[in-house]
Amino acid sequence: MSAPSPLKTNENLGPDIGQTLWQSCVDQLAQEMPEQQFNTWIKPLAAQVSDDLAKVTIFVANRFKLDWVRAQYSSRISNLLEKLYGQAIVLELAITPREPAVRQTNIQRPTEVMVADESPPVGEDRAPGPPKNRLNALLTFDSLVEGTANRMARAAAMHVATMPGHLYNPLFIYGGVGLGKTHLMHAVGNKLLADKPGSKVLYIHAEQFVSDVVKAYQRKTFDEFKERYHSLDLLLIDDVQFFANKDRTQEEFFNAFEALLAKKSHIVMTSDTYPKGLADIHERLVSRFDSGLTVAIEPPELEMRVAILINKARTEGADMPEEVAFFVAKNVRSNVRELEGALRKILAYSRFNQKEISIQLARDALRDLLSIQNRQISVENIQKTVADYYKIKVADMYSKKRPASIARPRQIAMYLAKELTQKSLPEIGELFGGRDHTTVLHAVRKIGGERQQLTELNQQLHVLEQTLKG
Ligand SMILES: Nc1ncnc2c1ncn2[C@@H]1O[C@H](COP(=O)(O)OP(=O)(O)OP(=O)(O)O)[C@@H](O)[C@H]1O
Repeated sequence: MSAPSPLKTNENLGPDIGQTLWQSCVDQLAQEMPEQQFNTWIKPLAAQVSDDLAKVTIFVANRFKLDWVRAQYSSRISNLLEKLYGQAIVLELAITPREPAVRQTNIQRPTEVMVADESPPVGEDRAPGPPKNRLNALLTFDSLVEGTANRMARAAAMHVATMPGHLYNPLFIYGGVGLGKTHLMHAVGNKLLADKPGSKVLYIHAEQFVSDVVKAYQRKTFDEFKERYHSLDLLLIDDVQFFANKDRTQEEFFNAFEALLAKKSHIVMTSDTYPKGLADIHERLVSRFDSGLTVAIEPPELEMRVAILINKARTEGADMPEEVAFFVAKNVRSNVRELEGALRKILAYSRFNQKEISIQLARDALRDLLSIQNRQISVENIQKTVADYYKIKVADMYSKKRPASIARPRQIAMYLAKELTQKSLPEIGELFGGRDHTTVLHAVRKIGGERQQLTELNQQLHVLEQTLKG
């Protein structure tokens, strides 16, 4: 058996080739996955690679995480590693040993050692002191730029932070990735704590809530679980779409929800879609989600993007001229996270080359990004490509005609618009002749479902996607 190279975390990359390739795999996943998912599940992983690169063992903190990583990510990781290593590999998952493996050599590690998970559930610290509220102190109302895209959501959130337990309970905030939903939630928590320091506040990602339910179930500690959640003044729960298909979690969340509302505690939730658009969540929960105030955060408009860039640059101690901010904002349109990424590149480029920030410098720093941006897919392009492919008129995309020969390509185009652009369901409906967002949602679900079953449809969609991506 070949000797394993030492165990390292992702943040501590060693010089050996196995670890370098593992790091490439992690970097690739960082590009492909939503940041929060990546940070929760992939970033903490450590890997051990045999010298012949034939076997990779990934270490995961506990049993629950191991099951989750195996179910959700192992085949993706193993495919990626095979591509990178250029050969078949055996991927194993194991629970991180208690003794730091870095100090061991030639460890003969039994895979998936059954070690009871001893990580404390949320809010339950090992060290004495106040329980963690998991708030990021930097995400405040002050650091959140206001614009048309988030005005309603911000006003509602401010109201909740000022007078929790009154209006807008629950507050349900939805929108696409990287638009500031999480930021707004933290802002509510931070403001409440600043105004009333004794308040019991908890920010939690929905996946962590799922994990807490599983722990309570395994350890038979539901009383503690209830005590912890039901006693909060403010519960901030992020990405509730992750509750899909998790019946026990949904039941526990329903109980927590009822208990908190009964004692006038406030609940703020975020999701990637509005309550009725959530898939595989019990109806009674969906109707409760919608029973307070539901607000959308839209992609930021140009002026807001400019203001965000200038503000963020200032926070980093740099001065970004307005004309440069306009140039970047015009070219990076999808979400604030991408805007932040672009800014980081520009600042690094400027420091590295010791040059002032100018349009030319921004153009150079963002060369790759701008060339991708130029190939961005628009709904109009999708409509035209799909109409050509199925030999119907582009005008039929907006018409009210219902024969299947027209309605089906139209549904396919709606599906692709949702998959390949950042547009919301209502925006897509509008671009398809002012149709209701429920019509778009129906098309998205129908085509998405049929794609899994019908090889021919899947093939056609594949061709269309390739054509559109260029
Ligand atoms: N209006 C804004 N002003 C300043 N910064 C913003 C604004 N909107 C978003 N951001 C910043 O953009 C980044 C992404 O925002 P955030 O994580 O809140 O997005 P999100 O909507 O929760 O996305 P996801 O669904 O992917 O988690 C964060 O660093 C956040 O601080």
